[in-house]
Amino acid sequence: MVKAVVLGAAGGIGQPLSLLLKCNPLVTELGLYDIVNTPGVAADLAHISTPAKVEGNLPDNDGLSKTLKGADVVVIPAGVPRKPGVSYSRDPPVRASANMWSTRIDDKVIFLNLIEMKEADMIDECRDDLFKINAGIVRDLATGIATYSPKAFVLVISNPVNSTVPIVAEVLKKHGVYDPKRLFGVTTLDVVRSSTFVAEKHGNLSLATEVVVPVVGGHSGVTIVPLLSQSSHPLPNLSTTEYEALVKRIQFGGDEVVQAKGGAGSATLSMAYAGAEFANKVIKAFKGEKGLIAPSYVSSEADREGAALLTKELGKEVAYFSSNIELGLGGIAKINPLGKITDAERNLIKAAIPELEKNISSGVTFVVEARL
Ligand SMILES: NC(=O)C1=CN([C@@H]2O[C@H](COP(=O)(O)OP(=O)(O)OC[C@H]3O[C@@H](n4cnc5c(N)ncnc54)[C@H](O)[C@@H]3O)[C@@H](O)[C@H]2O)C=CC1
Ligand SMILES: O=C([O-])CC(=O)C(=O)O
Repeated sequence: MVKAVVLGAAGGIGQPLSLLLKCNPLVTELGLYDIVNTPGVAADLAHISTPAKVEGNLPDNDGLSKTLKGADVVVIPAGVPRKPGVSYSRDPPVRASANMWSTRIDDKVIFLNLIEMKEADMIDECRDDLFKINAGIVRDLATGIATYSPKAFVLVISNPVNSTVPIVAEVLKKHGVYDPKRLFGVTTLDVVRSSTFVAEKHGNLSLATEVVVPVVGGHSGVTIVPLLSQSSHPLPNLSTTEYEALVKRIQFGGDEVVQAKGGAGSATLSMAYAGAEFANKVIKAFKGEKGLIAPSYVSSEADREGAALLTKELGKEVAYFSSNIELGLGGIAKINPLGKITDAERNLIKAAIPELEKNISSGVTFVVEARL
């Protein structure tokens, strides 16, 4: 019996992710929570002829506690995605439109207004601009998890992942229920993109399901470090320019989607695929399957011994870092070291670390200053 929960289940990621979890034969119960539309999404999914029993709740009538009760895995794609120039105000809108979102922070409904901006502004927007809104959403949902499902495995998708994972950790710590082995930042989309782009470079997209490239660091821009030298399908004939272009495409793959969607949001379908793949691995591991390894952004506290080796490689301790994680019955069984990397990769990691440290500190400070 496995109960999977999606918080933010009515959103662009939430709906296809819920669909994929409903289709996962290991999932027997699916709890969906959002501030809008969850009963409809749940009713729709419930007609699919797979074993999972589906329930959808809204914030009223203790919806969050009902959804989280008995959860084994909680996936969080709740939050605002990158769009051209998002601003937010506490004034109710005169008229709701396609360009209007609402959210709930500190139990108040907040309306997010999309203001028109030039494409250049849109591309300049980085995930950290989502910080203030998403930090509040994730903090409140983490408080719910701490209260109603403190033993669940928590998979954080909401951006900026580099900061939202420390936020969840700090909230769980404040409630005395933090187990670093159970908290994961989902960086699988970077891995999925790497497999696809490397297969494309080989001129054979059917290789995409086989290509494995570890992606380490974090999940935004330069903190995303693909270790192409460790690819299962190496590309030895790439020129330096081609190599740099490929790294950049993986690091900024999110921009490609934001730009192509032209204001309608960021990656949702590929993210749902990636989130479902990672959730499936976590579920399989706690059901007893061995040998499951995947990159994920986790705390160094999850495996002190593994993290010590990683620290040696990085040249300093970084509190949260994505590297190949061995999954087990209790979540994170082992943090694997990076292994042999090239000088170019070492330089990418050097550039990633200061940015990561800044992002981690923003997350921790957000909770500590709030004095929950
Ligand atoms: N980790 C990753 O690789 C990726 C992360 N993302 C991030 O995922 C998040 C969601 O993206 P989309 O699904 O495209 O956004 P969306 O706007 O389509 O959906 C977000 C959902 O969250 C819900 N929500 C807002 N406040 C909530 C609250 N307090 N409790 C529960 N639900 C709440 C909204 O009602 C909405 O249904 C964004 O932060 C985005 O940046 C997106 C792509 C990749
Ligand atoms: O770029 C964004 O804002 C969404 C995201 O995290 C990604 O696509 O990797």
